[in-house]
Amino acid sequence: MAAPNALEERFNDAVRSMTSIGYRKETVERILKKLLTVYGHNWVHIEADNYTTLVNALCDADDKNPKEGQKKRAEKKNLDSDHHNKKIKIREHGQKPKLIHGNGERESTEVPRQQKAEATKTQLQKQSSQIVMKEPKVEMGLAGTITVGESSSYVLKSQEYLTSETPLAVMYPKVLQPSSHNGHEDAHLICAADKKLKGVLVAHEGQMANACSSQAIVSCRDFSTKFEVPLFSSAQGKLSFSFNSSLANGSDFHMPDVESICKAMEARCLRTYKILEPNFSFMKLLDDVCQCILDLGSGSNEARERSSIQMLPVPSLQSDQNSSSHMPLSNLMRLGGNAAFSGRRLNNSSNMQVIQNQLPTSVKRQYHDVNDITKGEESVSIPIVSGVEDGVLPPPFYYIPHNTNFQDAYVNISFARIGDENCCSDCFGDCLAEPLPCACATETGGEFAYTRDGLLKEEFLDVLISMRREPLKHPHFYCTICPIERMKMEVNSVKPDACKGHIIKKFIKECWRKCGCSRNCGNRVVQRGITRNLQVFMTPGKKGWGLRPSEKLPQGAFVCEYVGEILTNTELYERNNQITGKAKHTYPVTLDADWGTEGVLKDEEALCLDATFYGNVARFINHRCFDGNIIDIPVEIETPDHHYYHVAFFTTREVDAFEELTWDYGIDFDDVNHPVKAFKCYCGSKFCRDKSRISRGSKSRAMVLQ
Ligand SMILES: C[S@@+](CC[C@H](N)C(=O)[O-])C[C@H]1O[C@@H](n2cnc3c(N)ncnc32)[C@H](O)[C@@H]1O
Repeated sequence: MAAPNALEERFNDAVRSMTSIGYRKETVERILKKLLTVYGHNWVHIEADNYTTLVNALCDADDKNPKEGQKKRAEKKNLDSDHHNKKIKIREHGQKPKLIHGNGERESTEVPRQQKAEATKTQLQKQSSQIVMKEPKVEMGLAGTITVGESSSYVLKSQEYLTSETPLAVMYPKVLQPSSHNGHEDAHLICAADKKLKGVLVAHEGQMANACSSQAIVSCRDFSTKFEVPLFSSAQGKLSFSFNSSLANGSDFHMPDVESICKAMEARCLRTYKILEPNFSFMKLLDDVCQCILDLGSGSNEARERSSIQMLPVPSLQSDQNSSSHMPLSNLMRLGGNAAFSGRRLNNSSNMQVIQNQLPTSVKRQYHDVNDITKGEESVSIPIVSGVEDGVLPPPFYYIPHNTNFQDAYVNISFARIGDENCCSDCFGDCLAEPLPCACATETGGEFAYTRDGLLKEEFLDVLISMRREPLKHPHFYCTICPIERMKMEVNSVKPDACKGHIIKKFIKECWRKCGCSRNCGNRVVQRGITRNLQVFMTPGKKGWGLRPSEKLPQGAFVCEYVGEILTNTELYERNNQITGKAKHTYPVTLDADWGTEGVLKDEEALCLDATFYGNVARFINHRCFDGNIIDIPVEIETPDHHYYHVAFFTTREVDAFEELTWDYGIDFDDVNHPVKAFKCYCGSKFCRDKSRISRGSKSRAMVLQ
């Protein structure tokens, strides 16, 4: 127990602290005594955090007794009349940030309790503060000083607060003065972090945008504190975020540096979107934002970069998805319509050179590089041939070499989900070279699916081909509630049919990062990406663009993966409803190979791939009923969870160079509500299932399937 005089000292200290910020001695003493009784004379609690408990109790007393509050303010006004409006100036070690009291009123009834408490706390933390009484009306003197009206309490001279160590200060300004802004190119993103908040005071510092580590902090009477965070500065312009948040009020809050923000954002993006390009950078994203703002804002195509690349212009993604798959080059030129498109033909006349620096970024992205449609994303270049000389190009899309989650799909890629039975952590080198198959061969019946030459084993291939061509000979499962039928009902309000059955497919399982083997292990084929020479070409018939190899391919050769956005079935149905009516070609593939192993699938587990907007070369592969020369095979790589898997194409037989690659989409030409939309089939197969085609004069070719 402390000595009585020590307790008295503590009592007096507390009273002095409160009176120094304007509370009346008697009120403080009365409230303090009450608190001591309530807390059993626990001084630690009362003194904690600069008397926060006491300040709160004082504020409570004001709230409960507004009359007393008014009286007190009136008394205070009289008391202050000699000094005629005061400012409280708090200095920290000489030349440091100032808090300036408005007109001598300690607090306004409009100021929320929490804010008052925080303000008081902030003041009390400045132990060596100096209190100076000054004029009631603070004006915008120096650039960056916030103007505060008569009812304001404190002013933060924000120019002096531009260090990362600066504690948060709170003000209650009345008059908002947009500050002078010396960077007219600056782009400001207003990001309302706390939607409840509004009426923000703008405090913009001229120098702020130049210094990425600095920030201005102000707050206003609606509980909020506004942060101006200069994030990015380049020749394109400067970018700063500003946001308001009541959550950040308080001395515990400090503004993190920009590097930390970027790192945290990158981690958050990875968590949210699951799969990110390895070189994703938040800074680069901001740079793109600047560029977009410039492009959109200026509407001009002024030169910004000096390099040149070979590209052909294509119409906008939006317009072209809705129209034809190809368009004469002359039209494309007209769409461009100005100097930006005034390219010239190259010597080989199949290319056109445009100067990249003449194009706004938004337009540049929609171009195809005719020499390599992958734009360097694959380890081989895949040119666009034939059709180009006639001035036609495939519709625009973004080339991606790996699947990417669109939004709601549940794709959980984590090492924790890969158990010992799903990887071979004890292996080393090439698993195919080992005398005994490892755990990764279990999925394929204890034998690896690949040969030492990197081809699919014939026996394995035969089973899969048979599943496709003679489905009735293989087991099916029938969903109690089929996700496809459920969607028909929910999105299209169509009466659901009974599940039509899904064949139970065989998976290939490849070794992956939790395995001990090397990157060159023979059980890693699909994950190494495209290695064969391929071309995108205009088919001679009515199918549009197609894909073909420019080299002979042996049977069982991996060609490419079907890459697109990972969508839930609902998302696909909704997307189809928006675009299908207008789109000539569609690009979805259902990931239903394992729908039978669980009961009723949740929407986020019933997935598909859509390559309409983002995809790879597989989006060009056309359908052929029954006897396509490639086949789609499900491949497990990063997750044993078969809701999500890779769709890989392997040759069903030897394929000649320049022979079109085709696979059987498994399409039901009678099911008009299926997410994979039927079309008039021009596959040319004698086994074509499209009855409309048969009625178009090919009835003699009997359907052999189903
Ligand atoms: C995945 S895309 C294939 C690439 C498409 N040909 C293109 O030009 O972009 C599928 C679309 O191509 C067309 N298609 C594919 N195979 C076809 C066939 N056998 N007969 C007619 N059209 C076909 C259909 O319009 C279908 O919706």
